Amino acid sequence: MLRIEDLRSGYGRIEALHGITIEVNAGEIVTLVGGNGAGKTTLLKAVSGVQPVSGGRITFEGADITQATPHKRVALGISQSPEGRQIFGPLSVEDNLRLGAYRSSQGSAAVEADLQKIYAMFPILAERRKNPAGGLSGGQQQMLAIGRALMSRPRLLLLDEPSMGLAPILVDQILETIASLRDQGVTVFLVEQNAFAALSIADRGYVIETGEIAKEGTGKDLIADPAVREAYLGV
Ligand SMILES: Nc1ncnc2c1ncn2[C@@H]1O[C@H](COP(=O)(O)OP(=O)(O)OP(=O)(O)O)[C@@H](O)[C@H]1O
Repeated sequence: MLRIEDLRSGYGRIEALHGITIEVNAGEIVTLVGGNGAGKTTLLKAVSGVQPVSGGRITFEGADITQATPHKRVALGISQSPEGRQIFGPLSVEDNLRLGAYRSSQGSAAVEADLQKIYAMFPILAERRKNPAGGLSGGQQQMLAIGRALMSRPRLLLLDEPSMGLAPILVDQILETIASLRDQGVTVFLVEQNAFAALSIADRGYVIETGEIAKEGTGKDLIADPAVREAYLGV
């Protein structure tokens, strides 16, 4: 579904990704783990089109999207829930969700139906739908960020650190939600510092170290790998 080949990207003259090659197949959860500053966010942003690339290629369902605008990628079926959630605090919960469908070519009845699906998935968002999103707890804001991304009906969902800053019980809930999205047919490319939990729900995973892919394998294999365990799983 998504193929990233020899991708290079950076900031000014500093290269952050030194030739990344990754594949995400339809129906998979693929997890990318790595330390601080390894290049995870840069890679996800390159896939959603908000980070320029200096070399290599990104294809989505066979189409070359390396130079496509972010809104074109959304229209093709890619959506990102960004690091730090980036919700619009003064806007209501519902308006944040509606913004996810801002580029949608669906009619308003379809947007309403999608809203109801998100509310069924995250009932607390329905309860708070008229409230300013900035008043939600961290976990609720994360649900909102995922819900907003789902409002564009993505076939590929990019999630950057969805468990960041959440209590362990909420981390489990968010990861369960991600697994259920996969079961509903959404393909997921997941970036996480919370490596054990994220690899546990992954079909496959990659380890990124200073802008290069150091390892790849099934989620199970990576969890069992002694070097991965020592560096990322704290065991
Ligand atoms: N806006 C920026 N300007 C300059 N350098 C940047 C910028 N954003 C990231 N970098 C650098 O690019 C490299 C990769 O950063 P990136 O944020 O992609 O890593 P990451 O793996 O997502 O890290 P973290 O887990 O801390 O979010 C790092 O060396 C970082 O310092």
